[in-house]
Formats: sequence, structure tokens, C-alpha cells
Amino acid sequence: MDKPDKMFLIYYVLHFLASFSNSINNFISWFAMALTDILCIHDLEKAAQGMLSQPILDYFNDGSGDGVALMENISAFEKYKIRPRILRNVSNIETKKRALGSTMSFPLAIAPTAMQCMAHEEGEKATARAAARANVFMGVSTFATTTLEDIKQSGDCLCDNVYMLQLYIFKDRHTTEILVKRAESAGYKAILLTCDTPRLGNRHSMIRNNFRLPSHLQLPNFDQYIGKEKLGDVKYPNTTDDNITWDETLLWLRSLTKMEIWLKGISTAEDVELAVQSSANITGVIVSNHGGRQLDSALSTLDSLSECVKAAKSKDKSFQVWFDGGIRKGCDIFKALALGADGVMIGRAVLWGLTMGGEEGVFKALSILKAEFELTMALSGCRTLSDIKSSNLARKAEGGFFTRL
Ligand SMILES: Cc1cc2nc3c(=O)[nH]c(=O)nc-3n(C[C@H](O)[C@H](O)[C@H](O)COP(=O)(O)O)c2cc1C
Ligand SMILES: CCCCCCC(=O)C(=O)O
Repeated sequence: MDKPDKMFLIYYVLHFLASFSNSINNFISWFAMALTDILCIHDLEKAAQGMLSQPILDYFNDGSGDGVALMENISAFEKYKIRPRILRNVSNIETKKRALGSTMSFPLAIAPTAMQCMAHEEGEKATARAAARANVFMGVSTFATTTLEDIKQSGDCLCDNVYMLQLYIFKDRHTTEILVKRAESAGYKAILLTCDTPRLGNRHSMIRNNFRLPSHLQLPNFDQYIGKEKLGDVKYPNTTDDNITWDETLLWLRSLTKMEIWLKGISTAEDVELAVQSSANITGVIVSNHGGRQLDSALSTLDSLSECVKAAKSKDKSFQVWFDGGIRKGCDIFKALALGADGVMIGRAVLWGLTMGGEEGVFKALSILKAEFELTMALSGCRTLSDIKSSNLARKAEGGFFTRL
């Protein structure tokens, strides 16, 4: 047995022991994490693999169709290399970033991911506590397995943080309206309207595994309406609205709330222009292909990013362009910012941390990415976020040569 395998074996034994008692669970998670030498997000991914049933693991990890968009989200980062600058005094790196009227510790937020109690019994509550400790904003899925109020309260026990509700619009608009109003009264700061899922993507493993939410879990933000027995089958498109539009839906949503509205799942300049021009007063977009889970053969999100940034910033410099898809390393964050993103979000990296160690595991994932990002800045000669520029990158061109941007 080589060293990494031994390390994970120790972890599984500790995790098994921890499952006997909630009270020592957190301590064991922390201890196991220290013992098992988790150094990067790939270590967390590997550790999470052995801890979930196949249908849940596949649900978290897989993309749609042949998985091309999923793979290319990751490989696209290697089309860019960093051009480091030297002798620039990087003794005092500054990574803090302002958005939604608050400050985050670095330009990264947690993307909304559904059903986190499948990863760990504390689910979204553990994620919220880790996010609060790391001062990282948190997106909460409509399909959360915890109420949106309980999630925020769990983080608020530690300190103030920013929460954003990801919204799927149901055909029953009244259900959606209740959700939006609950989020606003709970103190959520933004709605992230997911726009790339009028229907669920073709996820082979969900179909093969006959994926269902485990019977002890619920979707308490709306399951009085949808009914969890419908989850994962063809009824999904029957409950969410596939007739949402720039004019009618966005203006209706704006009439419900004063919270910021962001559009998630945008990948073209044309749609960014519409977002900037919308009279629904959109704050920003998240350039995303849903982690490769929706339209297979979609452009990788890194390949979409430049046209989206150009379209937004040429019309309104303050319009926010965030990014997600394939971020596994601090240098990935650096590359997305160098291409003009205002910040990034991460999905699976958080789920792997949560699976492995609950709150401690998510905190570990966030800490790894922050440390790697800071190191990339230092080694590239960038002391502040505004020092990160497109000239810090070279892109692979014809013949495999790299040319500077
Ligand atoms: C298991 C899983 C569940 C997700 N659930 C949602 C969701 O409920 N709503 C949503 O807008 N996006 C959802 N996403 C997409 C993420 O918000 C995000 O766009 C994506 O995970 C980013 O890619 P990454 O996982 O490579 O970081 C989900 C992604 C995963 C992996
Ligand atoms: C089985 C229903 C999935 C609901 C949508 C969650 C989601 O966005 C995802 O990517 O999965």
C-alpha cells in the first residue's frame, strides 16, 4: 500500500468511528484532516470517493452527455500559462474584495449546490459555518436539504456573512414568490437566478442509477409543492418553468424584491448585453455552464469568459462578471481574474470537503484555495487584485506555442 492509500485508510477508519457519536464527529474530522495530509483539492476529491454510495458520488461528480463540457471546463485552464513579473515587493499581499455591500476574504464564493446532506449529515449548515469562518460568501440552492433560514442562522452563530439564494422558478409562481420573500426577510443579500436549466441536462449516471434523494432527507424549502418522490425523474421539467424570459420573468422577479439579482448560467456576449440593458436592474452575471451538467458540448466557461467580460465592461464598468466551472487550484482563480472576472465560485471542491470532513472539510477546501491563490499572486509579482492583468497570461496558439495576451 503506498502512502496516500494508507492515509485514506486511516481516514476511513476514523470516519467510521466518528459515525457512532455526533459529539466527537467534529473533533475526529479535524484530527483526521491533520493526520491525513490533505494538501490540495485533488486529495479531497480522492478522499471523498470512498465515502459515498455510487449514485450520490456520480450525482456530485458527473456531467451531462459524454462529459465533454465538464472535462473541458478543467482542461481549458491549461491553455493559459502565467507570465510572472519579478522584483515587485510582494511582502504584503492584499486579497480582500468588496461585493454586495460587504467584504470577502478573497474573490471566491461558494456556488449553490443541491442536496448537501447527502455529503454529510450536517450538510448546508456545516458549509455555512465554514464559509462564515473563512469569510467567503455562500450561494444556497433552491434544492437545499436544509431550510434557507436554518442555513443562515448556522453561519450567523459564528459571524455575519453574505448569503445568496439560488432560484429555480417553478411553474407555480406562488411557490417561487414565497421562496424569494422568505430569503429577503431572513437577510439574504441576492437572488442568483439560474438561467441554464429550463430542463435538466441529460445526465446518464442519474438515469442508470435511478437516482433518488435518500428517504431520510427532505427539500424543505419547497417540497410541500414538488414532492421528493419526483426528484430525478422526468417530472423535473414539469415542475420548474421552462418559459422564463428576459422581459416577463425578470421584471416579475424585480417586482418581488429589493435584493440584488444576478443571472447564473450565462455564456455569450449577446446575453450579457441583454443583462446589462435589462430594466430589472441586474447587478451581475455568473459565467457558468452549470459545471458541465447541462448542455454538453457547450463552450468551456473559461473560453466564454473573455467575450462576456468585454460585452459587460464596454457598456458598464461596474457591472459584475463572476465565473464558475473547473476551479480546482489557486492558479485557476488567478487565470480567471486575469481574463477579467470580478470573482469566482466553486461547486464540487466544497462538496468533496464536506463529504470528507463536514465543516472542517469545507474550511480546509477554502483555506487551500486561498493559500494557493495568495502564493500564485506572490510568485507572479501581483500584490493587489488590481495588479492581476491579462498581460500576466500567455495563451496556447497554433503549433502549441504560447503567446502573451
Ligand atoms: C452536485 C451539484 C449540484 C448542483 N446544484 C446546483 C443548483 O441547485 N443550482 C444551480 O444553479 N447550480 C447547481 N450546480 C452548479 C454549481 O452551482 C456550479 O455552477 C458548478 O458546480 C461549478 O463547477 P465546479 O463544480 O467545477 O466548480 C450544482 C453542481 C453540482 C456539482
Ligand atoms: C434531481 C434534480 C436536480 C435539481 C437541480 C439541482 C442542480 O442544479 C444540479 O445541477 O443537479
